[in-house]
Amino acid sequence: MIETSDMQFEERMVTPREVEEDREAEVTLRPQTLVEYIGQDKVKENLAVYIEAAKRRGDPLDHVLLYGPPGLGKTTLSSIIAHEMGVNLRVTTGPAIEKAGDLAAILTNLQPNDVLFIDEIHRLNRQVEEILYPALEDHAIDIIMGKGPSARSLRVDLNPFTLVGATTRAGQLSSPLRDRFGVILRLELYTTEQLTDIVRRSAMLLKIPCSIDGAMEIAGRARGTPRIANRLLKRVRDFADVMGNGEITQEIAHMALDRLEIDELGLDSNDRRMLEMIIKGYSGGPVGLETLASALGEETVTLEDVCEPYLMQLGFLARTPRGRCATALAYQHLGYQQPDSGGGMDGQMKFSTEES
Ligand SMILES: Nc1ncnc2c1ncn2[C@@H]1O[C@H](COP(=O)(O)OP(=O)(O)OP(=O)(O)O)[C@@H](O)[C@H]1O
Ligand SMILES: [Mg+2]
Repeated sequence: MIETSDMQFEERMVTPREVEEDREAEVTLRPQTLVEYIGQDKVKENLAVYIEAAKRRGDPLDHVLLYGPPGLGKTTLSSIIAHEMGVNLRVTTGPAIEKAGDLAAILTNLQPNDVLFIDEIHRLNRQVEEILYPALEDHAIDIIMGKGPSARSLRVDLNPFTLVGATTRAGQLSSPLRDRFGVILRLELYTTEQLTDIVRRSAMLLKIPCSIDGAMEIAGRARGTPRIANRLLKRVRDFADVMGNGEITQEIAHMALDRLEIDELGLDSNDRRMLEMIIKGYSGGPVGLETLASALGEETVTLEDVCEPYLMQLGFLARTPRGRCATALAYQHLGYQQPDSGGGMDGQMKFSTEES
């Protein structure tokens, strides 16, 4: 039995962030072509055109910025881009590139039209980011040789390449960097139907017998996120093996997910704790993000990246200029009576995107 109630956000079953266990199946499950990539239709259609055009001209694809909540397929999409372009993929992350020289070494080793993927690109440091500007615009970098008055700058030409940057929030990128991306694509949370297809595809690849309603049951609780869907599939398989005949049916999936304390909407105890804090601690809000995070003993980024996108998609949480509010739907789902005046906001506020 897996205990989830006392876990911190990072260890929870439904974290959209990558955990060690996800990595093993990653190689098998990652789609390699745009056709295999399920959902995100607008993104796919546009990318297909840009890739085809670049290939016909023999040019690298324009620099691409992918943004959206974790676990939606940004890393996957970058490898698909490289695959479809027929070039190499070089993968790194913003925090891993510490010095300007580290990035220079990566850039000078790229072959013509290669794809360089920088995950968490909003976390690049200043000096490193500055090396990137001329690289993106002129395919060249300026290396400073020597120190003090005798220092001189040496321009080194690079092979043309495509930068694919990924970030959870495009707003955190400096504007000079953001302006250098020709293609900016936003990934959206997936629908239950799309996630059902993803679960069925993964089950097939992992050779797990899984009925359509079994897949739907898992998809409905996966918070719009393929990474979570794949993880739940593996956990539910354990229950199917031990308590059933190995096949994932709707009944087995339902029972297993209940045991994992993930409710019919995909909320776990941490989501409920956050909503309850707003409802009971702050009469439904508005409450500032910082205040809420410290009341819950969590980091603000965790609440913003991990909890809020899904709670907002469900229409349970509204962001207003004065802070977060629980909606009438949230009161209903958690079984609380909403106060008549003053308390939470109603469901129609759910599309507000203003920051607190
Ligand atoms: N459109 C899709 N179709 C099928 N499987 C998908 C799709 N998108 C993602 N996946 C699966 O979901 C998992 C997570 O995807 P990926 O690692 O690309 O997410 P990510 O957006 O890069 O996340 P992070 O922001 O945490 O880096 C992968 O195992 C991949 O196989
Ligand atoms: Mg990733």
